[in-house]
Amino acid sequence: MAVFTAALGSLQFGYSLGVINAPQTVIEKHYARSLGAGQHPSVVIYWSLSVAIFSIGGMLSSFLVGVKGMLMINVLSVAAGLMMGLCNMWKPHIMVIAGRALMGFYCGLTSGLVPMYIGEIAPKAYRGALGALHQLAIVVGILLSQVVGLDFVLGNENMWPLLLGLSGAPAVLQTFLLPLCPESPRYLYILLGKEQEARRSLLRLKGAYDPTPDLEEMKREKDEADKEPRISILSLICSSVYRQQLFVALMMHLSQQFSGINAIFYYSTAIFGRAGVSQPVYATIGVGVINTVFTLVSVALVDKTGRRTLTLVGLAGMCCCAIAMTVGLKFLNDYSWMSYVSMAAIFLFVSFFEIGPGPIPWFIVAELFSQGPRPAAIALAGCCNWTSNFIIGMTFPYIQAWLDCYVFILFAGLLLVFTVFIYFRVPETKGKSFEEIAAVFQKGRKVPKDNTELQQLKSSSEA
Ligand SMILES: OC[C@H]1O[C@](O)(CO)[C@@H](O)[C@@H]1O
Repeated sequence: MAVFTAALGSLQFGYSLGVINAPQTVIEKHYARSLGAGQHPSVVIYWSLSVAIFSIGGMLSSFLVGVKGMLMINVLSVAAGLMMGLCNMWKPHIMVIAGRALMGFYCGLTSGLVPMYIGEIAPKAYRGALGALHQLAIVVGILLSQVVGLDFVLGNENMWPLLLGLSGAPAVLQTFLLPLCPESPRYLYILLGKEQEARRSLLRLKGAYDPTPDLEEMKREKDEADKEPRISILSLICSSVYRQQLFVALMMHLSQQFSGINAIFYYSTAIFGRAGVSQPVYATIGVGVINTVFTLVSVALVDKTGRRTLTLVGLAGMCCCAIAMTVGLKFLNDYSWMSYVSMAAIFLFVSFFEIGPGPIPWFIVAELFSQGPRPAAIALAGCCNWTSNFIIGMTFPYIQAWLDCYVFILFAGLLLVFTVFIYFRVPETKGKSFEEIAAVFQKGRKVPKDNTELQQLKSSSEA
């Protein structure tokens, strides 16, 4: 129940990502009416802002992960939902832009807090499966928004404010459920030093069992953490102690976004249209379904097959699909069956994405770092994800105009680079304790005898 409750935050993230696509024409018309005739150029600007401001909110807030908890931030989501739902009470374009900005801000925080909380409460053997539920909730949110965004459901003249406003609804449910969920035992013990409360929390999470081994492991981590208290973002960037882990974490997130997945998501309807599909909206919903099914496959496999293998298979598979998509687009006019090649390549591209490169980056960052630097690492990785997502969203139409049918060759090249990087630099974290994972990275690194750098980190974060 704790994981379900937390993942309600991720559901809103996915819903907000997807909801803005279907009702574009209807909302643009509405903006034009409320702005008055003759103001059409500003409609385009207000529309682009309504889409993009969401990522800007996320980029800003991802730095603040750890400052406030999941319960407190729900107020942002409810306020954002109300602003969008009631946008006709004042200037709709301003209300929608403000609501999307606030919702982006909320989602930037959830995209860090949810994997962090799940990673901390999950038993070692299920950490991957439970961690992947964050992505599962995102993709269910996207699918839901695609379905309710159809014009005969809510994506029409009268109902679109409700369509946007509903994005805040899960926050209301989460507000009622969160007080029933146990606090993270690691947070209670390692950061707050409350051993008894941590024990109670473990018992609530795992039922009647002997929590001593878990508490002992946490005690060892606490002893380490006392040497390396909560580390600020700046000291994490400057520190050589965590450089390797940080590099891996950022590359995992870059590979997720620069794989080109959102080029498919944001522009799939147009891409399908170009590939000759007569009802592109339904093909887009088909992508949403495949997306959800393969995230479920990842949930089932990730603790057996491992993070490294699934990420490698996923990225390499996406690379091949990007090449197939290029071939499909290039020869579309010569052979009509090439439209099927493009379609199949898009569906497979998304499937490969969701078995590894989609879900894994979110929770692997929590696995790669111990309690001290974890919030700062999650903040940096989240910001990297949101920023690269924003860059792709803004630049893809221009890159497409420039490279035409060769646009996916660019992503194939990037995917190859990421596959090679992960092959050489990312260790398997499946089934390992946080202590064991840290040890993998410390191996081969020269640790100064007097631990000077850790002492410096400690004093800088205390300051
Ligand atoms: O399912 C696809 C979606 O997943 C994300 O990568 C988040 O993990 C989004 O950026 C993308 O739209």
